[in-house]
Amino acid sequence: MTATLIDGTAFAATVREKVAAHVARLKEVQGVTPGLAVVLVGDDPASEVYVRSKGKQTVGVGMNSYEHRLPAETSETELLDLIARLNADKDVHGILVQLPLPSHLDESLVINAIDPAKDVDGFHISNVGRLGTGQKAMVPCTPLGCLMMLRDQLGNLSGLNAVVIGRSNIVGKPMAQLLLGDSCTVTIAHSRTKDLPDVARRADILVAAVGRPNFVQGDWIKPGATVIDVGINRIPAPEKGEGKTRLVGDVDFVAAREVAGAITPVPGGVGPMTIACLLANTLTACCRAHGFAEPEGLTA
Ligand SMILES: Nc1nc(=O)c2c([nH]1)NC[C@@H]1CN(c3ccc(C(=O)N[C@@H](CCC(=O)O)C(=O)O)cc3)C=[N+]21
Repeated sequence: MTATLIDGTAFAATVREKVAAHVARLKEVQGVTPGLAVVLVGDDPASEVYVRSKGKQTVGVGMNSYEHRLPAETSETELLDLIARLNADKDVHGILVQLPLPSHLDESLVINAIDPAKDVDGFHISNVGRLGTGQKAMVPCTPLGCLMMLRDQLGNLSGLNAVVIGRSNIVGKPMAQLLLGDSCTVTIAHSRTKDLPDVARRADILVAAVGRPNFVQGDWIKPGATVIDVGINRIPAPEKGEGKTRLVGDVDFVAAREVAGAITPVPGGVGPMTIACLLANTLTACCRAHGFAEPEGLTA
């Protein structure tokens, strides 16, 4: 059996359509336009690409996009001043500080300076705590996108065995919380997990977020399982020509698709959903700020 492909690019387009329709209504009925501020410190070329793509998609769904590009040598005080201004700005409903920050800046300090209501990444300590205690939170975009794809694919997740490989604050831990929220039996596995292939083989839902190319092998997968590949790894691709590269996930896709029931590809899986969920979160933040009804199907 060959697995169903979960088309993240197509799914992200439907999420953006929902967001755009809701934004159009907000503008017409309430006279409010959601706004997203993206802050990029330094000039990492990969970050440049994401920030440009986010800006374009933000405008594409009818929202306002505010980009702040600061030099790599920006001081912590300068960055905190900008965040304070964005926190106070009524036209800004979402704030994203692109990570990683240059090493002289304290990431937790900076993230926790964002107004939690505007923290569309869901990285603020208050949102982390809210998610963990089942209170209304801003939910990190990548896990939210994964949850949307899983619900779409499987319907009800209740009682399923979910194994998350990876324990990062931005993917593994919040993903586990969301799966628990949907009543899965959740295991968080990682590099020190004993008998990892056996643990993975118990999963009805397997989420791979380890950041190692082709780490998860085909024989780690339970036949029929749903596999979500969060990895985005750039590896050399000499077959495309000298010095060329290609993107691969954390899962050996060719082997896994022969075993899994459904699987996300890389590229075209989780990545596009991450940006779509950023737009969804910005809309949600705007609705909450104004006391408007929240968009349906776009939150956890
Ligand atoms: N505060 C913060 N929040 C983030 O959400 C955040 C961040 N910092 N720093 C960088 C990472 C990376 N990230 C991606 C988003 C979309 C794709 C994406 O759409 N990828 C395409 C491929 C793009 C390509 O071809 O390079 C895909 O998977 O199909 C990838 C990576 C968000 N990040």
